[in-house]
Amino acid sequence: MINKLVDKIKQKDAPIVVGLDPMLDYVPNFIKEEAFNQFGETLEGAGEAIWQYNKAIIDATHDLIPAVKPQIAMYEQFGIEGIKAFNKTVEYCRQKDLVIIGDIKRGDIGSTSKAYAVGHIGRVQVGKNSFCPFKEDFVTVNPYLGSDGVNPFIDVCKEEKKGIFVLVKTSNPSSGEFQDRLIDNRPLYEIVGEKVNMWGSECMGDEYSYVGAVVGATYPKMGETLRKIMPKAMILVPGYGAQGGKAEDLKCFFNEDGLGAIINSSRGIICAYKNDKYKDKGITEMNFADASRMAVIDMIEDINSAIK
Ligand SMILES: O=c1ccn([C@@H]2O[C@H](COP(=O)(O)O)[C@@H](O)[C@H]2O)c(=O)[nH]1
Repeated sequence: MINKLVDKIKQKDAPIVVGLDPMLDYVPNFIKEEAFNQFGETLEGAGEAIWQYNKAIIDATHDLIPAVKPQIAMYEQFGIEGIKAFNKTVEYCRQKDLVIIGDIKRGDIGSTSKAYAVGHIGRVQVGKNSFCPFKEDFVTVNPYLGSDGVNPFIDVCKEEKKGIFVLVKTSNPSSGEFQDRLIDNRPLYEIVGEKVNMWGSECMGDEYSYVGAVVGATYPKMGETLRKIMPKAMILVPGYGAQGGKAEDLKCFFNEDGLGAIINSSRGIICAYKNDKYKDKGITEMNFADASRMAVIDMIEDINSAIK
């Protein structure tokens, strides 16, 4: 799957991923009204609204992008109905041949991690039958329970040729509280980066490893160091746009070959219709998905002009 991701980034000349993080507040009123007319103001209605919202955004952007990153929390908040919307979204993105990065941030003790791994990127056995319940291509993994928590994901990656992105240095303001703590004079995120490099060396694709890393766009200096520590890891970079990360700070996340990083934007794309820049170009709630397409085109141009 890492080979497919690298190929698609090259083909589309777009080292970006669209984050499908559908809060109900972001969904245009006309979509909510339709869903609520059908199912009432219920969890089912919310699930239908976020699914229709996602579908329109995917239809408007899929030809431009290599990958999507649905954030499972936005779906889980609506319980089973939200999870159904998550599954429909994943299935639809598969039909569009997009690479799917499930932002699930899981990680637990061994047997529990194994259950997460088989459910999301592997197969679960039921009697004589095996099923792929969630069908993502990659998932995000929290490594702070140690190798016991990560290894089950790596085992499934090897079996299924899927991938993971391990949280190394996250984009949020308080990420330094623990991740920057010095251990033997080195920040913890560097030690985790070394581990990612080691785990990744056991499962290489053609150019990059099946084990990637998450490093926030909001910490470019740390990104530069981590790029060197993990030369073969694809870095998933959240924090561009809504969190303040700028294209001009992103070059250091890439390798000399112009590859090695994929930049995420969620609100910047899915809420583009609320942005005055696009309202001035004739965007209203009714054609919100056209604004997402415009925002994707602008993001690709912004990033490529900064890194090339
Ligand atoms: O360090 C991290 C890890 C994950 N995220 C996730 O990425 C998106 C960012 O959304 P924006 O709207 O583009 O800010 C969201 O799903 C986060 O949970 C992150 O931001 N930082």
